[in-house]
Amino acid sequence: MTMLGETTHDAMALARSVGYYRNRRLILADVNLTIATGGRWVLFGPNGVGKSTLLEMIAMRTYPNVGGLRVFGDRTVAGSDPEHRRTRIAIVSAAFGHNIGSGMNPLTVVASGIPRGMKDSADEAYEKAYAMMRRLGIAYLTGKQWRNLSEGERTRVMISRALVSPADLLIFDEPTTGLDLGGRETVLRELSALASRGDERTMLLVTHRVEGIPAGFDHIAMMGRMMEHECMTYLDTHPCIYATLDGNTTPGTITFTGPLDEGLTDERLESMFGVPLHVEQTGQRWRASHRLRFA
Ligand SMILES: Nc1ncnc2c1ncn2[C@@H]1O[C@H](COP(=O)(O)OP(=O)(O)OP(=O)(O)O)[C@@H](O)[C@H]1O
Repeated sequence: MTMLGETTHDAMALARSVGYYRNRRLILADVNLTIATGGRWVLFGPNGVGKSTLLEMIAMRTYPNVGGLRVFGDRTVAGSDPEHRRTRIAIVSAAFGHNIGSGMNPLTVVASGIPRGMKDSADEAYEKAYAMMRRLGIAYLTGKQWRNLSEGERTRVMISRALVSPADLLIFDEPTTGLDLGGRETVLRELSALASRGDERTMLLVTHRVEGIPAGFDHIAMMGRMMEHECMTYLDTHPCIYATLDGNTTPGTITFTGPLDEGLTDERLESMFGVPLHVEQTGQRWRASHRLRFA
């Protein structure tokens, strides 16, 4: 099967010239991205550039206004994506956590990651859920109420839920935000172990900090702001969008895709964040700091 000249049979997600506006604001423009099935990808970029919006599209919670997006080989279509396609995607995000009932037992939250049709018995689902919680060091949360959990505990419950699920695509949206040092390292170690073992599931992690990239994630899609003249050219070819807007000619777009170590350079980070930065890899982890300039 081909779409706009690309083979799609091995692409988990394929975006071509995707544009998206909301409330008369252009948020994304000319987004092109191919994520191969089984890949370990980082979606990286500064605050507000549109990372979560793009994730929501890949997860079929929102849809492009222009361009095309295929997920699992099929074009996403507003209002008609069957639920079974969405259940092939597990999301770990603060927004997802807000949908969880405040009185829920974390063990039930984790067990709910196993779809009804796949449960041999409720007991078995709870056993699997408990085993995963033990692995992530949160078995002690069993029997508590969701409302009483800290941010870090909630994140680890959601990761456990994603890991017990049979989803083909695991999406981690800023999974270490709000975690203390111990919590962050536990989550990164778990994600790294997951990424490094021969799991065929596709993993996509969103972050705006290089320190939040777990070992084992080896490809990066970098997002930045489109230059005004590029945006005008894009709008010229999409007059239908132009008519709906009242400003913002610097929407987010994909600026680089490829291997992590090719993407993370001082120059790219500097142009992305607007300050002189030095990025380095120590062992399998990344670190960035301000590059001091002396006269
Ligand atoms: N309902 C809305 N109406 C208009 N603009 C919106 C709306 N929701 C989000 N936006 C804007 O869309 C842009 C992209 O937001 P998004 O949350 O996708 O960015 P992000 O890269 O994930 O940011 P962060 O790293 O801070 O989480 C932001 O400028 C945001 O203000």
